[in-house]
Amino acid sequence: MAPGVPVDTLTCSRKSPTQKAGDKKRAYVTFLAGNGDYVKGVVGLAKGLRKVKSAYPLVVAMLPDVPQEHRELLRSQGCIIQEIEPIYPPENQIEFAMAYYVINYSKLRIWNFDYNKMVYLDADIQVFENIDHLFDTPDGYFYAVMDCFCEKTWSHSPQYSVGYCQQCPEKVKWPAEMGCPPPLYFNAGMFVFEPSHLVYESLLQTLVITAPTPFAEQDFLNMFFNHMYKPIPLAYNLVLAMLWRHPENVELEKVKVVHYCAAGSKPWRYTGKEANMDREDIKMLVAKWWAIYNDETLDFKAENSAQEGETCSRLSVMASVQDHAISYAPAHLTA
Ligand SMILES: O=c1ccn([C@@H]2O[C@H](COP(=O)(O)OP(=O)(O)O)[C@@H](O)[C@H]2O)c(=O)[nH]1
Ligand SMILES: OC[C@H]1O[C@H](O[C@@H]2[C@@H](O)[C@H](O)[C@@H](O)[C@H](O)[C@@H]2O)[C@H](O)[C@@H](O)[C@H]1O
Ligand SMILES: [Mn+2]
Repeated sequence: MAPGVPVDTLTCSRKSPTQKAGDKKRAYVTFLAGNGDYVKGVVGLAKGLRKVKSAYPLVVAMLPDVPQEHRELLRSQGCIIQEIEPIYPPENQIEFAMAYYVINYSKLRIWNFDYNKMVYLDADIQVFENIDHLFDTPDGYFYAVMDCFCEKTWSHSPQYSVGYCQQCPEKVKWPAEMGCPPPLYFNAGMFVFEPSHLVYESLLQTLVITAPTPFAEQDFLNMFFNHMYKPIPLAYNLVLAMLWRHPENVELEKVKVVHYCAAGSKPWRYTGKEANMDREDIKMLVAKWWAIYNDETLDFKAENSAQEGETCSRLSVMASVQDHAISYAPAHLTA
């Protein structure tokens, strides 16, 4: 099993049903860019957090290119919209592992948010069990789950070329002639952090003098927070490739958070045709995502009619963004 914070330090504490005014300001936060289909991921995440009765709201760090109807849809699902400006890396010739990763540096804006503690979740993540206890972890650390280096997306890296992965450091040892093994490296799709204007300024100042690398802001965050990074169990961010790369490290029944980051695994685009996407566990996890997405009992219900008046009419909004794929799981998943 990969090293990490002993699980007993992440005990599940009973949280009050809602965050009280006096509470330290805590929230989940995700990131949304573009006018594409990631908005479905955010809707799914908002409904998933409601299903597990999280005590904290979901803030959406939103770039200007997100269309109005998507904003209204997310407000109607109880999300708190926080507008951000893009952040671009320094001029470079780098080839990112995925071309669109260039926009992911904009995630750094969340360090400037007015909260004491936040849990960041990618929009392609779903929370299947309450993880509010992560907000009670000791301050002063950056908590995240260790990533895996075995997918083709890592083919640019020395780890991949020698067949080394931190998930199984004994299987193929790091060659002594290549110096020290790489430091523990986290997946930046989920992390627990404390927003700070001071850290935010330092992040931006460091970014302008840091050459971009293939995993964009994920590489940058790993470098910047390396000194305070605390690995937490894989249950808090199952990077799907772990299912076929390191099945010995996965106890699927204990997984609380699933990260649909493997190629072809985004539930709202799922066809089952890409490599590994015809696995029974993948089909089950995608169907679980759709079950929450399609569950109307999980839609946000404003607490009183006054608020209801403010909430735009969901039906009209849904109609404006509705497309045929938005309202059902692919047939072969429901079989
Ligand atoms: O067109 C896009 C692409 C990405 N994202 C956001 O950026 C995050 C990181 O991208 P992605 O999850 O696709 O990266 P992966 O985890 O698959 O490498 C997504 O989860 C979204 O929150 C977005 O809003 N719109
Ligand atoms: O911008 C870089 C992105 O890098 C990460 O995704 C990768 C990483 O997990 C690889 O290890 C996998 O092989 C790959 O599939 C996956 O897409 C984060 O999930 C995402 O939020 C974002 O930071
Ligand atoms: Mn992701």
